[in-house]
Amino acid sequence: MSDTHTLTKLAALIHSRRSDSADKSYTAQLLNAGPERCAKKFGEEAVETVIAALGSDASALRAEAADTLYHLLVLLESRHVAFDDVLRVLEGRMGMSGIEEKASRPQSTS
Ligand SMILES: N=c1c2ncn([C@@H]3O[C@H](COP(=O)(O)OP(=O)(O)OP(=O)(O)O)[C@@H](O)[C@H]3O)c2ncn1[C@@H]1O[C@H](COP(=O)(O)O)[C@@H](O)[C@H]1O
Repeated sequence: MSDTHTLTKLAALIHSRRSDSADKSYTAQLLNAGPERCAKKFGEEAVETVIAALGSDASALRAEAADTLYHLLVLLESRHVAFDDVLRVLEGRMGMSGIEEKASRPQSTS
């Protein structure tokens, strides 16, 4: 069964692409282009996910969600933010050990 380990493995693979040739790797191409390019791709994939979510094709939504997760990991790598640290933020919010982020979380107005 797929779980968080899949994302952790993918984040490690993306990190390893930093030193690879952009000719051979799409990930290396994105990382070489920098955070602005990576953020633009993430935004495009997120919008495509929103569009798919409003349709009725579940397989299209699954595919767009996978693209969005990949591009989120590339964006984090482009800014040298470790995916493990993002997981710790989530764990902290679940009451598990991890980085305490409550102070920096936006307050809901609703
Ligand atoms: N999970 C992914 C993944 N998801 C989406 N994509 C690519 O993201 C791109 C986004 O789709 P688009 O339609 O926007 O593609 P595009 O128009 O060609 O892209 P741009 O020119 O706009 O950048 C496509 O080229 C997809 O192939 C991915 N590319 C790579 N991976 C993973 O990353 C690993 C390393 O990939 P490489 O660095 O290419 O070896 C692979 O083994 C995969 O596991």
